[in-house]
Amino acid sequence: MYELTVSVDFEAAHRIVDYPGKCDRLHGHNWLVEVTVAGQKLNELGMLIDFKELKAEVNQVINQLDHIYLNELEAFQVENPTAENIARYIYTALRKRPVLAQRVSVRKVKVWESPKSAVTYHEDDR
Ligand SMILES: Nc1nc2c(c(=O)[nH]1)N=C([C@H](O)[C@H](O)COP(=O)(O)OP(=O)(O)OP(=O)(O)O)CN2
Ligand SMILES: [Zn+2]
Repeated sequence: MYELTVSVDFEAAHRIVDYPGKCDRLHGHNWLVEVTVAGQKLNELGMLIDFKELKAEVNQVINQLDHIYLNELEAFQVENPTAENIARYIYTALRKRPVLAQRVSVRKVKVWESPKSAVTYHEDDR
């Protein structure tokens, strides 16, 4: 089994509604997103999937978040755009992408809200 991880980043604003502190106020982060995919079969070049292709797929999802006020997105009308919910949003969106579904298994998404704070979302037992 091979596991590949790529990192992409985006900038976005949010507020944590009803948070008992400063995070209830509008503020922004430079979010770093790590996506891990897995698979067993390498192509004729010896690659599970080209990092370049994987990053392009991830960026298709991240572009929907970049320079956005996240609370305005439909996905975050009921739930707050916390790092937890953002990680699950990205994971779910990646799982729906045909190119990835055919070639690899999306294993986990890690969202760094700051250099010191991160959340990992996955659905497997590993
Ligand atoms: N589990 C989570 N906790 C918090 C989240 C979150 O998404 N998941 N988000 C926040 C806020 O977005 C806040 O912006 C970040 O809070 P915090 O790290 O406490 O604040 P700072 O970046 O200013 O870091 P300092 O260590 O206080 O300098 C809060 N919690
Ligand atoms: Zn925040």
